[in-house]
Amino acid sequence: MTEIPCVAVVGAGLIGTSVALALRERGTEVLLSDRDPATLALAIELGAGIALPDEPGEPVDVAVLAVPPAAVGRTLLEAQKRGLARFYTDVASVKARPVLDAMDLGCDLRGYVPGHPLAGRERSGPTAARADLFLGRPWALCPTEASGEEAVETVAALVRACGAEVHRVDPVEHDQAVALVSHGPHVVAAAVAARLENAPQVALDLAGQGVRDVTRIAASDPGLWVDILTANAVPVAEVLDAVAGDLALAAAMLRASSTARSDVAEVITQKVGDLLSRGNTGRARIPGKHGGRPPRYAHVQVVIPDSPGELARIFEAAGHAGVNIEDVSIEHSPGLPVGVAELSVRPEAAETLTAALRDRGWSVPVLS
Ligand SMILES: NC(=O)C1=CN([C@@H]2O[C@H](COP(=O)(O)OP(=O)(O)OC[C@H]3O[C@@H](n4cnc5c(N)ncnc54)[C@H](O)[C@@H]3O)[C@@H](O)[C@H]2O)C=CC1
Ligand SMILES: O=C(O)C(=O)Cc1ccc(O)cc1
Repeated sequence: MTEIPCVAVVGAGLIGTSVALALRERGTEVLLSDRDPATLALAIELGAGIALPDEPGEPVDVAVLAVPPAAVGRTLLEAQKRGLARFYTDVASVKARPVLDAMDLGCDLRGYVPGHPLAGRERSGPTAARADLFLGRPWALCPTEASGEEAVETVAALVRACGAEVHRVDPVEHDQAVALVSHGPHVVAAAVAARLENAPQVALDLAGQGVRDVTRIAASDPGLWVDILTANAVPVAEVLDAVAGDLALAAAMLRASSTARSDVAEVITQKVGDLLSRGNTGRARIPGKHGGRPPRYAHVQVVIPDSPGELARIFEAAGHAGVNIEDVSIEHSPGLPVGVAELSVRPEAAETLTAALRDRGWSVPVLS
C-alpha cells in the first residue's frame, strides 16, 4: 500500500478535520490551515494536527482541499503557487464545476485528483468532526484526463487510509448521481422541514421518529448548501421536477378521493398506493447491510428521568465502572417526564456499563 507520511488539510471544518483525525490515527503527520484562526485553533486542540507554517517548506505528499465548492479552484491555485504538495485532491460535493474552475484558473491538473466522500453530517465545523466518519463509506474519485497515474494511486491510498471505499466516476456522471442520492433529497428534506416553521405547537408535540428521520439533513448549513446546489443546478432541478410531479399527482388523487364515489375513490387511492410501493422498491435498492458502515462503538440506551443532575450521575456510574463514554445523545420528547440517553462505548465495555447502570436502578433496554 502506498505510504502517505505527510498531508496538508486546507479548510479545517467538519470534513477537513475528520480527514485529519482519521489520518492521525494511522500516524500520518497533518498540517492544517483555515482562513478562520479560531477554527484552526479548535482543530489543533482536537488533535487533528499542527498549523501549516506561513513560510513554504518541503512539499507534503497530498494536500486535501476541504473548502466549499466555489472556493476549490482558487484554493488549488494558491496551494500550487506555494508548492504545498506533490498531489492534490478536494472533497467538494460537486465535481464538474470545481474541475472547470481549476482549468479556467490555469491550475496544473496533472497532480489534481478531484474527490468526494459520500459521508458527512448535518453539522459544520471541527467540533462535529469524527475520525470514523468515512469508515465503510463510498468516496468518489473523479480523475480528469490530465490526472497522472501516481497522483490517482496516492489519493486512492489516502481515501483507503480514511477507511473509505474508492469509486472511480466521471465528474459529470458523479454530479448526476449525487443529484439523485444527495442533493435532491436535501432540498426535499428542507421543504418538509420548512412546513414546520409555523406549525402549531400541538403538531410539534406529536412529532415522532419518522419526521426526525426525513428532516435530519435539513439542519445543515444553508450557506454551504446553496453553494452545492447552485454548482449542480440542472441535475438537481431535474430530480426536483420529478419529485414534484409525483407529489402533485398524489395530492390531486387524495383530494379527488375525498369526494368521489367509493368505487372511483378506490381506483384513485390505488394510484397513491402505487407511489408508496415504488417508494418501497427504491428504498430497498439502497445498499444496506453490506454497503453500510461497520459499527465502531456499541450503543447503550438508558431511560433517564427529566431531573437535574441525572446525566452527571450516569457519567459518574460509568466512571466507577471504568467505562469511557465516547459519545452521548439524548432523545427527549417535550412534556414527557423521561428521556432516553444513548451512550456510545467501546463494544467490549457495553456489558459492564449495562450491568453497572442496572445495579444502580436505571432502566437499560435490551437492544436488538
Ligand atoms: N457537510 C458534509 O456533510 C459534507 C461536505 N462535503 C464537502 O466538504 C467541503 C467542506 O464542507 P464542511 O467541512 O461540511 O464545511 P465546514 O463549514 O465545516 O468547513 C469548511 C471550512 O473551510 C474554511 N474555508 C472556507 N474557505 C476557505 C478558504 N478559501 N481557505 C481556507 N479555508 C477556507 C471555512 O473557514 C471552514 O472552516 C465542501 O466542499 C462540502 O461540499 C463533502 C461531504 C460531506
Ligand atoms: O448527513 C448525511 O447523512 C449526509 O449525507 C451528509 C452529506 C452531505 C454532503 C455530501 O456531499 C455528502 C454527504
